[in-house]
Amino acid sequence: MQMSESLSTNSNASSVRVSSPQPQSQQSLRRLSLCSQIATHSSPIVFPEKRTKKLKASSRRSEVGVNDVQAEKSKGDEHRIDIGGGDEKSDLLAGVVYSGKLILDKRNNTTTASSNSSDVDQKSSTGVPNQEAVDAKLTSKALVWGSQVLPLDDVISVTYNVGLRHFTVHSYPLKKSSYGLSCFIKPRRSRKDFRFVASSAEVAVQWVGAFADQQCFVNCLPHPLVSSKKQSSSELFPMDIPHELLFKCKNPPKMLVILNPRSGRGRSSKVFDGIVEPIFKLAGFKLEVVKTTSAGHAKKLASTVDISTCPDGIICVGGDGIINEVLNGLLSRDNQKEGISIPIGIIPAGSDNSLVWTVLGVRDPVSAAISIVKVNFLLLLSSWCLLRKRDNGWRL
Ligand SMILES: Nc1ncnc2c1ncn2[C@@H]1O[C@H](COP(=O)(O)OP(=O)(O)OP(=O)(O)O)[C@@H](O)[C@H]1O
Repeated sequence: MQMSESLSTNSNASSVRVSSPQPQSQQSLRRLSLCSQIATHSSPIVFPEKRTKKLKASSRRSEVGVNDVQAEKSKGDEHRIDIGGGDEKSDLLAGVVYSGKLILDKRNNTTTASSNSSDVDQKSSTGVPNQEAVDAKLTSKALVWGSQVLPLDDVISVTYNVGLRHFTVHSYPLKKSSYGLSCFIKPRRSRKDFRFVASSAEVAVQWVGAFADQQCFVNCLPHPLVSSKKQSSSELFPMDIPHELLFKCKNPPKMLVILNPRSGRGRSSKVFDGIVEPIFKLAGFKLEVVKTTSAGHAKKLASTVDISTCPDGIICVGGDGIINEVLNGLLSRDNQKEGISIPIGIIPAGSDNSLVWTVLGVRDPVSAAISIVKVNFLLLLSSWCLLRKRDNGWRL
C-alpha cells in the first residue's frame, strides 16, 4: 500500500495554556476570548444544508459532532473528503496541519465512559485491521477522514503506545439528541474513542505530534509488550518517548478541586467520580481533590491554600454556594492580587447551578469539564470583576 504523508507547520495554532506569563493586557484579552469560547462551547456545530436532494434529506443527521453522511453516499464516494458544503464546514476543514492515509480500526473503537486511555490501548491488538486506508487530514479545527469530521473542540486527548503504528483519539462529541433548541435542551456528550492505524510507527508519531501541536494532550505509553511483565523486552521495544513527541507534549495542568459532597442533594461526589474525573484523567490533569466537611470550609481553603500546589487553578464542584465561598475566600487572601489571578473552573453539580449557566453558558458537568480541559480554565476573578462593572456582557 502506497502511503504519502506531508507535514506542514501551523501558523494559526492557538495557544490557550496558562503556563507562560504574559503582559497583563494580553492576558486579560486572552481570558476574555476564553470566556467567550466557553460560552459558545456547548453550542451545537451545525453544518449547512447540502445542495443535492439526497444530502438535503440527511442534513438533519449531519448536525452532529462526528459528521456521518456516509450512509447516504454511494460506496464509490467512501474515501473522498468533501470540502464543500458551506462556510462553517469549510472553516473546520481549512488550515491543514497534517495529512496522509489512515485506517480507522473499527474493531477497537469504544464508547465506554469509564475505561481509561491505557485500558483502551492495552486491550487493543497490535494487528492491522483488514480495512482500506482513507485520506485523512488534521486541520487546526478538526480531524477529517473519509467523509467524517471530528471537531477538535470535542477531542480530549490522544493515546499513543511507543513503537506502534496506531494511536487512539479520545473524544466527547455531542449526542445527536442534544441538538435543537440549545437553550432548553441539556447538552449531552458521551465518550467515543477512534483508533487509527498509520502506515508506520514513524508516521503515527507525526500524526500524534500534529495533535500535540493543536493543544491536544498526548498520553504516551510504553509499547504493550514492554509494559507486560511476561514479555518484557526493553531492548526490542525502547520505552523512550520519541524525541519529536517529547518536546511537543505539554506538562499536564495541576489543579485543586474543592468539592461540596452535600451539593445537588448529595449527588455531587457521584457526578465528579463517575463522569467528570475520568475526563480530567484522560486529559492528563493532576488533581488534588478536597471534599468540604462543613459550611465555610471551601472559603477557608481558598483563603489559605498555597497556590504553588495548584498553579493552574481551582475547580469548584457543587452549586452556587460553593462558588460563592471560593470567590470570597480568594478575595480575603492576604495577598489579594495572587488570589484574583488564580484561574477558577466550575463543575455544576448543585441542585440549581444558575450562576454557572447564566455567566458561562455551561450547565452540564461533562461540557463544563471539557471546557476546562480545552481552554484550561473558566474564569479569572480579576477579569470577572472587570467585566461585571461594564454590565453589558463579556467586554472590557
Ligand atoms: N460538607 C458540608 N456540609 C454541609 N454544608 C456544606 C458542606 N460543604 C459546603 N456546605 C454548604 O452548602 C451550601 C450549599 O452548597 P451548594 O450551593 O454547593 O449546593 P446546592 O445548594 O445543592 O446547589 P445550588 O446552590 O446550585 O442550589 C454552601 O453554601 C456551603 O456553605
